[in-house]
Amino acid sequence: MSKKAKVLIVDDDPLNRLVLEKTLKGEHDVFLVESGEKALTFVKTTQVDLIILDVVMPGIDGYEVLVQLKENPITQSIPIIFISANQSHEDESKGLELGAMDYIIKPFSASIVRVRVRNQLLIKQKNDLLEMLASIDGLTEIPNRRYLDENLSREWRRSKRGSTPLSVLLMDIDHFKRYNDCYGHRAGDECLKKVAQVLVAQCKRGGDFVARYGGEEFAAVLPGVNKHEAIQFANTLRNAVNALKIEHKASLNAEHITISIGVATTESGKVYAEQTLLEEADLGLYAAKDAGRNQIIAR
Ligand SMILES: Nc1nc2c(ncn2[C@@H]2O[C@H](COP(=O)(O)OP(=O)(O)OP(=O)(O)O)[C@@H](O)[C@H]2O)c(=O)[nH]1
Repeated sequence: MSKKAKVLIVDDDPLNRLVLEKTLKGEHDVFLVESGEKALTFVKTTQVDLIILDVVMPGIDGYEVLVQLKENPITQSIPIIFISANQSHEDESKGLELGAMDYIIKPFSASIVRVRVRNQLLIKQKNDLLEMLASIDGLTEIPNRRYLDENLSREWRRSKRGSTPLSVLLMDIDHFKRYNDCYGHRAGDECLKKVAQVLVAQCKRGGDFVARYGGEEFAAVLPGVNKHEAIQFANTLRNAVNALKIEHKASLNAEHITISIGVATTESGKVYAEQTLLEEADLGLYAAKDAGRNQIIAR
């Protein structure tokens, strides 16, 4: 059975709140707040799927709430339906131009509100699915480079704001060209899938993730992890790949598939720009290759 959607109703009029709640609560989980300020606080702690937002309220009005929600990457994709007694076309078009998905005029019909909410939730579900598919690598079914870039950027900003460490690992399968040449491209694909899955399986801490960086390269992003801990985790990943014991008789450094890892950490004392962090991990990776492969080198 699918989970109920969470709908937040923001209206300063208690009667409107009550009627909207009654209209929607059979189908959705409904939350009520009476001001724009409370709505902005609410969405910081609760993930909602849709907001019904009154336009005219004391304190910050609905338009301003919408602008603030759109500025925040965490809340910008929540669909917003304005609900207002303002009937002018100017008000309606202002709301829609600011990014609201729909505009309902008071007094409203309960059945129309129900259908409009349902429609917006369906669109949101489809958008979320598309977003997810666009972030997954087709071969290995783990996050792709696009996902990596977006999330690394967000984590880097978070780390800078909070002065917390952030580590990045770049990993590359050793002598993979020789593997393809020896076992064929299809076996190479299977090998990539197995390595990807075992790397992802090691990420047990919320916030950590592994993505396919391209070709036979993978990256791990570890928020809040210092250099020492990042090296330990890199060792866990290297050991996990070794433990797969995927035969690689053409390898020049082992009898099975191995990976080399470059580690870079931005932390107090050694703060890297976003792009430099990846470049440093890449330098570590090349040093690990030079040092004989199946190694970890931290910058
Ligand atoms: N099967 C398969 N091979 C891929 C894929 N993407 C990249 N490769 C192969 O990965 C190989 C990477 O080779 P190189 O960059 O020369 O490096 P390497 O052989 O791994 O050697 P070192 O990195 O120096 O240890 C190339 O032969 C690519 O064709 C893929 O999706 N599937």
